[in-house]
Amino acid sequence: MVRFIEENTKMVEKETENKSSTDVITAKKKVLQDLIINNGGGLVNSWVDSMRACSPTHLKSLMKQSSWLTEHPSALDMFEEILHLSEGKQIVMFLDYDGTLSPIVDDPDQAFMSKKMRGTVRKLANCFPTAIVSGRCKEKVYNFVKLTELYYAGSHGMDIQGPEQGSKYKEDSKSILCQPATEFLPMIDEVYQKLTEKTSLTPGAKVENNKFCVSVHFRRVNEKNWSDLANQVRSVMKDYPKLRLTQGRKVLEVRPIIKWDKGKALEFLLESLGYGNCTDVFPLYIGDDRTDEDAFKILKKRRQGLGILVSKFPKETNASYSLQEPDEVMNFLQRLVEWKQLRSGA
Ligand SMILES: O=P(O)(O)OC[C@H]1O[C@H](O[C@H]2O[C@H](CO)[C@@H](O)[C@H](O)[C@H]2O)[C@H](O)[C@@H](O)[C@@H]1O
Repeated sequence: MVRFIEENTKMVEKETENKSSTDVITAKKKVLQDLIINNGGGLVNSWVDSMRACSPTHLKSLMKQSSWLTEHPSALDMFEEILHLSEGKQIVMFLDYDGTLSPIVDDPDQAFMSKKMRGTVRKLANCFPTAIVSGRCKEKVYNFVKLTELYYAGSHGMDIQGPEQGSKYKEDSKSILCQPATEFLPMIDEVYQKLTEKTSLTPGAKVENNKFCVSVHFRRVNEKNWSDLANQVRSVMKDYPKLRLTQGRKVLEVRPIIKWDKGKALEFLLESLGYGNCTDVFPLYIGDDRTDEDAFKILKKRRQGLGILVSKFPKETNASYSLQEPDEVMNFLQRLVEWKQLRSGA
């Protein structure tokens, strides 16, 4: 029990890293209270509650769509303003995959992007340096996207690679490679096996190996079994203090405790492209998930470019603008391409 409390306190410290000390103390107290009262059950409940709280039904009632849209207007409606903000700067595109380029579906293996979206992303990469930043492993996301001219940052940015066919924006782009969590590979494989075994009797549960991280899917599990599934995850995780959990859309993601996320991946890619200390760069990051918030935060901190959240419902976010669904993302990207082609007289 003592070890479990220590591990979860560490987890809270990680989760609240950039928050004020009062926030950290309050979060620690809450976990400790939950653990004492429920012998760990509180932590599980808070994951499950948080997952429920992110469901569209709950979100709808939480905030008024109209006031949210005032704070995070549609990137399509504000297209001219966005172009104005990027004036004289090099646009660099960062795109999340699931829920951004492909619609959310029940089976993660069937999350295909449309041919039209692929065509649009291809044209986009011809106009601006473009990277896909995903929680999935790089190989899997490449198999969906199938474009050799892109930068790929898989496993939440823990596996970054430059374009296979080289890039017109950077001569030695093929040599761009970053894998800050290689030492965790054996541990991730082991935890993947254990989670698969542990969850095998929960109908609908699916464990996905994303190379440097593992996803436990709740989407096809009956909501009344969510706590059981979260408990199974907790019982495996308690033996791995060097791993932590984050939460996505009906998914718990297991990953190394290293200080690396989609925000760090964005910074790494900007640096690799030669825009590290540059003021005339305009990174545009489009994503739908909690893990994309790390990238939105970095953009805010750098006061550079902007984040666009893909969501039909009001959500707490560090993004400046919004788009409702992948179809709107495609329209936005298409307009960027047309604008760029017009400017360069192509
Ligand atoms: O960073 P992302 O590219 O958004 O990856 C986050 C997770 O995406 C995938 O799961 C999500 O999409 C699935 C297919 O639409 C859906 O079934 C699931 O409920 C969503 O959470 C992917 O399968 C996960 O491994 C990623 O962690």
